[in-house]
Amino acid sequence: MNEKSLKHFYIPDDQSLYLLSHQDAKKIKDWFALCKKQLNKLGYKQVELIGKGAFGFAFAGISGLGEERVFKFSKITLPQHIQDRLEDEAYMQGKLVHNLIPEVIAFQKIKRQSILAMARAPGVDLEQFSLRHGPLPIKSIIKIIQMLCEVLIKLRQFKSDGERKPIVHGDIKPSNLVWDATNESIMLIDWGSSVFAQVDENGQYIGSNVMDLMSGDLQETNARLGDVYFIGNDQLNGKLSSPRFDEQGLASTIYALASGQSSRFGRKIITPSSLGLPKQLADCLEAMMSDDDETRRRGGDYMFANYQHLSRIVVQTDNIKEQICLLPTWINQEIKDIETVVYSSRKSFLRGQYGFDESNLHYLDDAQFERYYKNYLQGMGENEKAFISAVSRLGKYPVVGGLAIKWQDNGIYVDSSLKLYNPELQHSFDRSVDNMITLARAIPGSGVFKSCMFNAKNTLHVERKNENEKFIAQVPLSIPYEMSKVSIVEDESRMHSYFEDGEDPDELLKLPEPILSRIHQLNAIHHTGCIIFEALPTHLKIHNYYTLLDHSKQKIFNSLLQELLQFIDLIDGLGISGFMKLPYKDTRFFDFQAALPDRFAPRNPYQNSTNPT
Ligand SMILES: Nc1ncnc2c1ncn2[C@@H]1O[C@H](COP(=O)(O)OP(=O)(O)OP(=O)(O)O)[C@@H](O)[C@H]1O
Repeated sequence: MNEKSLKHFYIPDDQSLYLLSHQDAKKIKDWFALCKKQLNKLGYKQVELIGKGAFGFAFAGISGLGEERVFKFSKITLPQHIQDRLEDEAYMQGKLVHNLIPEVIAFQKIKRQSILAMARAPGVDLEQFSLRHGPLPIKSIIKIIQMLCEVLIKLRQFKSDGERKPIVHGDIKPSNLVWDATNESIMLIDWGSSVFAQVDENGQYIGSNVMDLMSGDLQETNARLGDVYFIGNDQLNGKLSSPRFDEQGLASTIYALASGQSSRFGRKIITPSSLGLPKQLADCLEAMMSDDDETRRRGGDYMFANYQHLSRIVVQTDNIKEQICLLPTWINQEIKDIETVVYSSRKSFLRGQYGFDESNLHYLDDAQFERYYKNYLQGMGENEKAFISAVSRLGKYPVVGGLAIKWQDNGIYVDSSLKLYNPELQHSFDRSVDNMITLARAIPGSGVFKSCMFNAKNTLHVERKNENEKFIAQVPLSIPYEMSKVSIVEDESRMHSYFEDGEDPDELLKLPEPILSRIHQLNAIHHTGCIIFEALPTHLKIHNYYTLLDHSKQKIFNSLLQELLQFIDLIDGLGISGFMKLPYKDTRFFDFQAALPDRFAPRNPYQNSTNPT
């Protein structure tokens, strides 16, 4: 890993608009306004932004006739050939007429801007739904499987000019399934990775004549990357495109939804067999996500042969267990609109011994790969990726706080402070915290991982023209802080320090002495919080969150916080430097555990009770 990539070590998965430079944020806001204006001009009402992905943004609006529409705009900052993909997407989606696929209304190019208009799928996407509700009940899981299998069969049977031409969606994942909870129905969206399959589910070249077979086209994959958190290894490793790719997407999606996770990586720790699913279904998912090619194929075949019978499984108890969260979580009774961003440090030990997988390189030109690369997942094993993905999921809730995990010989020691600003999300949030701990317990070795969750809306920004200039604030800056409900005088023995684990070897920015000395002085005052300085060539961001616990020290606390801002012009060099202080030490210990034990839904739910019939 070279120095350049280390400097960007902290890049969060999804740059919040609040973390962009003033100019970039303005550009995006102006562009949103322009899109809205254009859509209004075309007669669409109630235009709103509903989603953003790696390639662009999606707006919703209502036509003059009252039909709900979605408009996908490609990001004009992406290279032209990547933007052109929206046209391919419209072409593929337009070929499919099915009640579980939104109908394409039009594809338009206005100057460099491409727009795809389609019917709006009712409901919310399943990633959002999973964040609201946590692991889904078996009944919903079975519904989703059945509908997804139906769509995938339709794709396998697709014909053009009388010839079989199976289509691969290539990016099946929760956020690409819109769930209408009232009618318990899904729609499959985002056809940006779809292609005509090169081989069928049995590995036979598709309907090609001898000339096609001899041409180079069938030596090289036409597959697109899809989301690396969900696609199977064949797609990731550039095998010829096949309907089997979507079986992997199906299995990963179902697994993620049943476990309340945002990726497939944790499947060897939080196994499908541990989720309280009916055994038949759990076995099928285990097989579909197996490392062995033949087992995977058999699992997929079993799924397609049996999905219609799944609804016959009688489920009395559900898979969802109400349980106390493994870590203490604080719930703010009022909903507060905060935009959480997670910054993690000390990830190097998680990267451990795994080398960079060169086989991924043919996707270098892909926006999804960017995302993968920037998340620094490469070089990590599946379990470590699962853990990082679980920490990122915590940042999708309105939460502030911190997390320090130490792996030692006998198990893991966890200090945390997690405050959730929406009581309705508690169940889901608690299950995500549990998953994160379960995944951490399965990682061997010794090391430290730290993570800070802050509200990006409070980040302070200072800009400069170039790296040689000083950072000088153009407007008065101030670091905000909250006061705890009651004043708590500190207990020395439980005090957590900003300097607990020494300097972070992954952080490159050296802060000037006057700032460091203020942080040292703050450390002696009973409070919780974090401060992260992120120095970029033309932009300094100061991420922060603070809660003062010892109210008697308010005056000095406030002046230290504001004083340290006077020295930002002394900041020299680029990189990150962050400090986190938890309210106190309440270390939880968990021993190592390679995987969760098996847990299935009871086979015959009426076995031990009076038969209702
Ligand atoms: N037809 C639709 N009906 C309802 N919601 C939609 C529709 N199309 C897109 N969305 C919403 O917009 C979000 C982004 O759309 P989409 O996934 O197509 O974009 P993308 O840029 O390809 O995203 P990604 O990088 O996540 O694959 C979706 O997750 C969904 O919430």
